Parts: sequence; structure tokens; C-alpha cells
Amino acid sequence: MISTHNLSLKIGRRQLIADLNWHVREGECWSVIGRNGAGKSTLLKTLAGLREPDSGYVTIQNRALPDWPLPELARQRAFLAQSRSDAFAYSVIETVLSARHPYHDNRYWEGSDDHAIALKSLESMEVADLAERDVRTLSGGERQRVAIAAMLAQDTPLLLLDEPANALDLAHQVSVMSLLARLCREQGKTAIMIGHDLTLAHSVSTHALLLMGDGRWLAGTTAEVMRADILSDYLGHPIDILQYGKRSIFIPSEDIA
Ligand SMILES: Nc1ncnc2c1ncn2[C@@H]1O[C@H](COP(=O)(O)OP(=O)(O)OP(=O)(O)O)[C@@H](O)[C@H]1O
Repeated sequence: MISTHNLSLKIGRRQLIADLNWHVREGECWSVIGRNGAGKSTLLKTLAGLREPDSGYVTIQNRALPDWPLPELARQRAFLAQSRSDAFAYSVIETVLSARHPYHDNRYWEGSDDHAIALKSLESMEVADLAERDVRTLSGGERQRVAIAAMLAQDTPLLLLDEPANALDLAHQVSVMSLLARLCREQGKTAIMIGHDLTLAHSVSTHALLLMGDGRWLAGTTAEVMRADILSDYLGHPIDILQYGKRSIFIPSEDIA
């Protein structure tokens, strides 16, 4: 679905990621894990085509990103940014409908099919009752769910999400992340998401990409890379993993000091 080829990312003189050769297949659900500043958002923006790589390249469906016409690319991948600012008084439904623009080659206005898709997306995020509200009046968690609804309405095979669980209460963290995992499992969508909650990431992901922030990286199934020794190294703090039934609970080890 999406691959990186000798991809290197730098900020100033600092190497964030070196020679990333990474292949993400259809139906996989990846978590990108690393310390603050490790380069996770920078990588996700690069995968979305919103930032140029410093070297190497990204392909979606074996076609390099610069070779995709923008409207076609917008039908392949949707991107959830870490934060957003709403300068204008758009309603929730207008915000979600705007995600349907990549499907309007020959017309400006959306049709009834767009409305049905937008409403269904709002319903799946449990915010359909807010459809007529000005987005600027929403709470942080409501706004986040509207943004995810817009992403779902874009109806792309690839979903790139920068901290989707941000600002969500516990119940919505679980329901939103489970929905994303289900979309991968049942509809063959591919998700790459950034998150700091290791327990949640482990419960929904099939794979994880760990970033050290100095160029080093490690990619594999969650069973291969979400191990206590490896995570402790990548996150710079000792981590314990507790088994609770079938679930793995990730907690920071107690300070010995
Ligand atoms: N435009 C910029 N100018 C200067 N430094 C930048 C810029 N964008 C990013 N950086 C730096 O690059 C590094 C990587 O940033 P990035 O946002 O990718 O990290 P992250 O892993 O997503 O972090 P977090 O977990 O805090 O969200 C950080 O040290 C950040 O301060």
C-alpha cells in the first residue's frame, strides 16, 4: 500500500530518521512510537506528501508521491493533523462535506450521496447530533471526533492519523481506536497512527514502527517490537508489561531512586 525507500528525514542538522525501508501492506494497522521530538509527526507529514524527504522517497501503490496528481492522491490517503485551528464559522456538516471534494471532478456542489456519507461518518463518531453546530463552539474531544469523521468521509484506503486519541475521553479512545482497527480488519483499510498510549496501541495495532530520534528505527509486528527491553530503549525509560487475561498492559517501571 505504502512504502518508504531509503527515506531520510532531517531537521536542521539533526538526523531524525536514516534509510527507512519500510513496507506497509493493505489491511495492516501500524502504530508509530517514540519519544517527544523523535520525528513521528515529521514522518507522517512526509508520508502524506505534505513535506519533502531529505533523501529517499515514498510510494503509494508503487507510484512515487510526486507522480500522483493531487485529486487522485486525495482519494488514496487521508491525513489527521495533530492540531487544527478553525478561523471561520463553518458548521460541522460543512466541515465533513469538504472532505468529499476529491470526488467532485466536474462539479462544485456536493450531492445527496455526499450528504449520506458525511452523516454516516458523523454517526460513526457519535457526533451526528452536532451537525449544524459552528465548529468553533465544540469541545476539544468533540472537535477531534468531527475531524476523524471528516477523514472517514474522505473514504480513502490509507488513513494517516497523528494522535487520533488526543483529547478523547476514555470511552471514546477505546471506541475510536477499535473502529480504526475494525476498518483495517474488515474493510482492508490501512492505518498508520501515532500514539503515546502503549496499551491502547498494542490492543489495536498489528504492527509498530519505533523511532529513536537519532536516525535509528525498528519495524515489525507488535509481538516482535513491542517488547519491554526494546520499548525501554526506544522510550528512554524502563517499561514493564503485565498480562491481564489476553491483554498486555504497558506501565513505566517504578523509579529505583
Ligand atoms: N519547523 C521546524 N523548525 C524547527 N524544528 C522543528 C520544526 N518542525 C519540527 N521540528 C523539530 O523536529 C523534531 C521532530 O518533531 P516532530 O513533531 O516530528 O516530533 P514528534 O515525534 O511528533 O514529537 P511529539 O511526540 O512531541 O509530538 C522536534 O525536535 C521538533 O522540535
